[in-house]
Amino acid sequence: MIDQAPVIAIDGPSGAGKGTVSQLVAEKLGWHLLDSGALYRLLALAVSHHGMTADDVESLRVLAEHLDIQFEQGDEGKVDIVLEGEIVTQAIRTELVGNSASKLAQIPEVRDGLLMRQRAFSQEPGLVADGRDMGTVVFPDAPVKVFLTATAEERASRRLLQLQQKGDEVDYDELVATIKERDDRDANRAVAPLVPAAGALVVDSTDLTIDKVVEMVLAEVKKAGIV
Ligand SMILES: Nc1ncnc2c1ncn2[C@@H]1O[C@H](COP(=O)(O)OP(=O)(O)O)[C@@H](O)[C@H]1O
Ligand SMILES: Nc1ccn([C@@H]2O[C@H](COP(=O)(O)OP(=O)(O)O)[C@@H](O)[C@H]2O)c(=O)n1
Repeated sequence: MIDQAPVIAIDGPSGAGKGTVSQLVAEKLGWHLLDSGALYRLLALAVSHHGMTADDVESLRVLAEHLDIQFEQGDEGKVDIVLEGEIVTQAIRTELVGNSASKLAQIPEVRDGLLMRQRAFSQEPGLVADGRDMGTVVFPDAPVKVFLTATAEERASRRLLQLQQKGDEVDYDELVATIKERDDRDANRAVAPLVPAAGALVVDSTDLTIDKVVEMVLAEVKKAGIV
C-alpha cells in the first residue's frame, strides 16, 4: 500500500492522551488530523439511532462505508462533528458510546467498512492519525509510529477530570473498571488488536506532561526526516 502523504500514527488505550497530543502535533506541523475513534463512535451512535443490531454484520459494513458524516468548522476554531445532519460533537464523547464503539470495533466487517474512509484522510502535507491500529493496519507504512500509554488508574483520573469539567457525574471506581474492560476488549480482539506496531516508539505518559509528550513525538518526526 502506498500512503499518499506522510503519516504520524499515534495509537494507544483510552485516556493515554492520543487525541490531545495528536491535535497539538497536527497544529504545530500544519498537518491534517484523523480521530479514527470518532468514526467508531459515530457508527455506534448511528447504529443506535437506526435500531440496528450487532449481528447483522453486512448491514453494519454498508452503514460504515456510507455513514453520512461531516467535520465542519464551528465557532472559535472548533470542529463540529455532524452525523446525518445533527451536531453530535458532545453526544459521541460519553463512556456509553465509547463502550458501544469498542464492541462494534470487534466486528471485522465494521473495520473493513471504515478502512478506506480512514485512508482517505492521508493528504498533503501530512496526517496525524490517532487510534488503535493506525500503525499496524490502516497506515502500516507510516514513517513515524508512536504507542502512547499510561496506567489505567492515571487514565481514569484524567477521564474523570475531563468528564467533570463537562458537568458529567461519574464514579472513579466505575471508570477504572470500564477502562480496564475496554482495554481488555481492544487488546484481545481477533482483528486489529491494540498492540504497539513494530518499530513504534512506546511512550508511557503516566508521569509526563502533555508538552513533554508532544516534544518527544516531534523529536521522532525530526529523526525520521519527514519535515
Ligand atoms: N500527559 C498528560 N498528563 C495529564 N493529563 C493528560 C495528559 N495527556 C492527556 N491528558 C488529559 O487526559 C484527558 C484524556 O486525554 P485524551 O487526549 O482525550 O486521551 P485519548 O485520546 O488517548 O483517549 C484529557 O483531558 C487530556 O487533557
Ligand atoms: N482505530 C481505532 C479507533 C478506535 N477503535 C475503537 O473505538 C473505541 C473508541 O475509540 P476512542 O479513540 O474514541 O476512545 P478513547 O481513547 O477516546 O476513549 C475504542 O475503544 C476502540 O475499540 C478502534 O477499534 N480502532
